[in-house]
Order: sequence, then C-alpha cells, then structure tokens
Amino acid sequence: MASRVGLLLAPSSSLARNPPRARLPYPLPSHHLGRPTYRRFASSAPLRSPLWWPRQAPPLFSARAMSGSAGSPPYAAELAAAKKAVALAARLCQTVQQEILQSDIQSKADKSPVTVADYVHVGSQVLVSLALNMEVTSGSFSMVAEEDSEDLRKDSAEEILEHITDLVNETLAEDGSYNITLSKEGILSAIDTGKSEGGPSGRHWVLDPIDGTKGFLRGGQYAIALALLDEGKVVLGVLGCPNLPLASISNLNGSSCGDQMGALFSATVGCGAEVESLEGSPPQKISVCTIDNPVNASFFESYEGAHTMHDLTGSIAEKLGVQAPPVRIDSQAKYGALARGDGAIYLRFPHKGYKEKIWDHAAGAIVVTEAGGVVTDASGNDLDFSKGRFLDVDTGIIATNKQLMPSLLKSVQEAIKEKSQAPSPL
Ligand SMILES: Nc1ncnc2c1ncn2[C@@H]1O[C@H](COP(=O)(O)O)[C@@H](OP(=O)(O)O)[C@H]1O
Ligand SMILES: [Mg+2]
Repeated sequence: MASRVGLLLAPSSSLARNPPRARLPYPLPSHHLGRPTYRRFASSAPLRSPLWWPRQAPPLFSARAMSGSAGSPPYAAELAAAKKAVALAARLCQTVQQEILQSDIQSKADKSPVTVADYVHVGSQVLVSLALNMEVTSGSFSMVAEEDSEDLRKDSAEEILEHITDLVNETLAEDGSYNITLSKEGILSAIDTGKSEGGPSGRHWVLDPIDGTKGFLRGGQYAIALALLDEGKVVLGVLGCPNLPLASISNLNGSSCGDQMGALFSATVGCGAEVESLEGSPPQKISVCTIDNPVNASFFESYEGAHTMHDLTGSIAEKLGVQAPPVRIDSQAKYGALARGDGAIYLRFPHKGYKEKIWDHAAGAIVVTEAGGVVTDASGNDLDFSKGRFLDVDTGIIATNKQLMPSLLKSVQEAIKEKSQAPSPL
C-alpha cells in the first residue's frame, strides 16, 4: 500500500474519470480504535450482537457453521467464514476488473493502472476483514495483510478514499448479506486490522487481497488468498480465483473444456482440499495428479519473468525430462490448478534478494498439501509460516506430488549448482 497509494492521485483511471457513484443513503459508522465496529443500518448494536445477523438469506456462501459443535470438523466455522469473505471480495474484484478492461486505461500515456489496483486491493481487504469479523464469533481478531491505511489517510487521498468507500458499500449492498455501510473512517480502520505481524503463537488470518496484481490488470489470473495460522501452522486456506475455469484447464494453456468461470479452492488441515464455484456450488474433493514419469508432466510458473527466473526453471525442467512447455499464469491460481491435477509441478525461483511474504503462499500451500501434494523450498524444507510477515526460504519454492518430488529436488539442486558455476555475463 505505502508504495502504491502514493501513485493514486492523478485521476487517470476509468473510476477516477467517471462521475462519483451515488452515495448510499445509509447512516455512517462511528470512529473506533482497534477491532472495527461496523454499524448495522438503523441500529447502534455493537458488532457480534445477534441483531446484526442478516435477515435475508445471503446470496453467496452462508457462513453460519458453528465453531466446535459436536461432530463438526475442526475450524468449520472459520472455513465457512473464510469462504464467505473471499467470495465477497471476489465480487468487488470482478466488478473493478470489468471496468478496467472496458476502459482505455491500459493505453493511457501515463500508464497508471496501478491507481485502479489500489482501489481494489483496499476494497478487497476491507470486505474480507468485515466478513471475518461478522462471521467468526469467538476469540480476538488478528490479520496479517498486505495493505495499510497510511497513504489513504493523507488529505490528498480524499477522493480515492471516497471511491473506495463507495465501491465497498455498493458491493455490500449488491451482496445483501449485511445491512451495513462503512464510513471513510470505517474503511481506514478496517484496512488497519491487517497490521498484525503474525508469528508462532495465537491465531492470525493471513490475507493477500489480490494476489497477481499484474495478472489482474492484464485481464489474466489473480486470486484472493486467505489462510488461518494457528500456533504458527497454516490450518486452513481459501483461494478465490475468479478467472480460473471451474473445470480443469484441460489443454494447459489457460483455457478449459468447461465454460463456467471462477473457482474457489479450500482446505482445512487433515480434511483434504475441495473446489467449488464462487457462488457456492457443491464442493468437490480434489487431489494432485498421480503422474510419476516426468516425461508426462507439465509445470506451472509465474507469467512475469521478474518474479521467477525462467532460465533456471527451464533448466530444471530439462534436467527432469519434462517435455511440455511451461504453463505461465499469475497468482496462487497456480497452487489451485496444481491441487486439482491440472499440471504436475510448480516452480518459483525469485531473482536474488527477493524476500517471499507469507500471504503469497499460505493459502496456496495448504490447498496443495491437503490435496496430497508437497510444497518445499529448493532444499526440500517445509515452508515455515511462523516467522512473521516473511518466509525464510532457501532459494525458491517448489510443489509437486509425492512421486515426483525426489527427482524434482535432485534436478533443482543440479540446476542451481550449474547456474552458480556459470560465468557471469560481463
Ligand atoms: N521481484 C519479485 N520476485 C518474486 N516475487 C515477486 C517480486 N515482486 C513481486 N512479487 C510477488 O509475486 C506475486 C505475484 O506472483 P505471481 O508471479 O505468481 O503472480 C506478487 O503478489 P501481488 O501481486 O499480490 O503483489 C508479489 O508479492
Ligand atoms: Mg501476492
């Protein structure tokens, strides 16, 4: 946020150029510190009062699972809440992406799509925070997330904040689950619920409000990625991928034989992984592919060459004997696709000096491991999400099924060694 919102202020996006949306005629919430207190329309009831529960059936996921009820799986309430939160945020993201793609923003001389990206990052984070606070009825709330409100609190960001506020309130009104409207101060406070540092103790939500920003702006893949850490371990994860087909990507170039768009992957520790539509179709169990011969394997990697060393991943694939060309897509949609067997391997090798953040991998990693896969760093170590906002990984991150992992690790080690011994270009 700090790096992006500073660039927001030129009215360069379709959103900024268009007249402001009509304000919703709702009373606004009062300021609060700490945990946000969203106020229900025509009510001053505090958050979590039964008076707050929506009267009508929510059109998206119903998140009314009860935590810890007899016979219910672990984290059932949290999982239901996370699905609801991600589906709500996805609704906002889809609206904004359509506006971007219909506008001439990508061809503007000042090329400032980053402006729009900020609307949607903040809006998505606010909606996730709000939904989690509404749905999870016990314990304190802690969230590790990408955005903070610092730049949005500047006077110069007033117009942007107003747009974000409208966008969030319109999404809430369209969804209809909560009769709530947020003021600008409510938006700022909700963003700042994501300031936690995480760590090895307690529970922390981990959110990437839009993972794959570049893909989002290009009209490609992106994901809303939400995970829950409990005592340093990822115990559940939800990935909302609005542009990923619900059916498998059959020909591995991003298209699918099915025609329904939007996939929501989820996993709870010890309970397996599932996929369903963003509107909440019956969940289907998923598992990684069973390929054990690399000749038949394909591999996913970042679309962006700045995010991974395509030369190194090419060399790994060659050593392993993979014949298919890389499947390059943005975001943690790669983890989702891998988890349901659309491809066999995910390779990620950032350029020197880059530090991975936990929100870029927490949800994706548990979806893959619960689907029977393995996710490690380049040395075969498990990813450790308990060290705060960053991951301490050796060189890169790899994921595949259990059969292929030993030979993949060998190829990774060989390719890294070879690259380190190669003469550096003058
Ligand atoms: N130089 C870099 N190397 C590796 N990853 C980077 C990077 N710069 C940004 N990223 C991360 O790569 C993520 C996107 O991954 P992918 O390439 O798989 O789509 C970004 O998430 P955001 O888009 O949420 O910022 C960002 O966190
Ligand atoms: Mg990200």
